[in-house]
Amino acid sequence: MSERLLVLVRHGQSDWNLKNLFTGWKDPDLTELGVSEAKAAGQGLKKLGLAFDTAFTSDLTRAQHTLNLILGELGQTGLHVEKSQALNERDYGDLSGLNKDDARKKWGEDQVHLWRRSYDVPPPGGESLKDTVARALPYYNQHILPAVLRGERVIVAAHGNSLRALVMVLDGLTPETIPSMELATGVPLVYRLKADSTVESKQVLEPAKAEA
Ligand SMILES: O=C(O)[C@H](O)COP(=O)(O)O
Repeated sequence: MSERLLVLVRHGQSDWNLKNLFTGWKDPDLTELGVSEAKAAGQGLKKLGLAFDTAFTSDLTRAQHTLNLILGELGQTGLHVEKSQALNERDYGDLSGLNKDDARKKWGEDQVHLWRRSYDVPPPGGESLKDTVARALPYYNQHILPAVLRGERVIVAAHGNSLRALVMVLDGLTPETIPSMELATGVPLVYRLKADSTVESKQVLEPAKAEA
């Protein structure tokens, strides 16, 4: 029986995460901590005895770098990787590059929280989570899910909000319950799906210290 394995992992800490800047489609790389988070994710997956047949990531460096580091830990650097803009972070529009605390001072906690975590309030000039679902979910349905259902073991390295879009659907969250759903950097979510594409099991892989 196929195990229908789907691992979702948010990239490790990026330079702009460290600086507390809205990032969206901007393209900073990982920090040193981000690199060690990604390696620890790979080591955690290896400890579980997992390996992959297919990998997906976004068009952005921090997600691609995270995936490469994970595959390196697994001894799978030659794996074919599908890259798509559909898995990019939510576009933060005019907020991109602004400091999140400065934004709270300027527009207030509540407004900034709505932009960051509501389902359908887009930041100025950017995408709401609903908009992100509208481009990430078709990609999931057309490319990622068919691979999982064919029996390929699949890993997806992407972003806080593009993965929240997928987790919303997998976990059956609603516009009311999605705002409290947070994804930590470099923490893999290990799903096993049923043949009807619903979730059989979900394991959040606790962070472990990377070995040198
Ligand atoms: O794009 C960003 O700034 C982050 O990757 C996600 O930001 P958020 O947690 O503020 O949505």
